[in-house]
Amino acid sequence: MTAMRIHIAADHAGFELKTVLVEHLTAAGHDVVDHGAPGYDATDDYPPVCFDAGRAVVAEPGSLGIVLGGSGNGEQIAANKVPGVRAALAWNTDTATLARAHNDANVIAIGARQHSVDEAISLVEAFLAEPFSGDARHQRRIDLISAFESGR
Ligand SMILES: O=C(CO)[C@H](O)[C@H](O)COP(=O)(O)O
Repeated sequence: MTAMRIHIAADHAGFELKTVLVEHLTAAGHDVVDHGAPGYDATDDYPPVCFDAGRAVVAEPGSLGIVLGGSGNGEQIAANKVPGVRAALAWNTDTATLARAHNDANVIAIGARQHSVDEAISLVEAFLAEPFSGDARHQRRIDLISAFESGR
């Protein structure tokens, strides 16, 4: 396992899972930065913490991000508003792996209310373990997305 820099964020719905993942990933030797929420607050909002984690990933090329919520949908949407973020909602190990292999996703979104803790850990591990394939057709598509993002 290659130790990685990982930026993680969650709202109240993902808070418990975030706590477990921070502990699990740190124990596995990863360098984990927790962007909040700092504590459980049933009324908190996911966008700011997802923006923070996404910005941190873009600022540190090679790092990866994890955003957690109830469904993961809003967290993915919010993270994807940060230029340079490619956030993928993973809902099984195939979608987690393909997010890296085909999309070079740098952020994984997971719905904590959709999975057991063990399933969520498997999604994260599959995501972290998979490299981008580098295949020309995938790179071409990623480049088209980047060009659109930069208004080119
Ligand atoms: O998954 C999410 C966004 O996509 C949120 O975690 C979810 O909407 C929070 O719901 P509630 O405020 O009812 O606990």
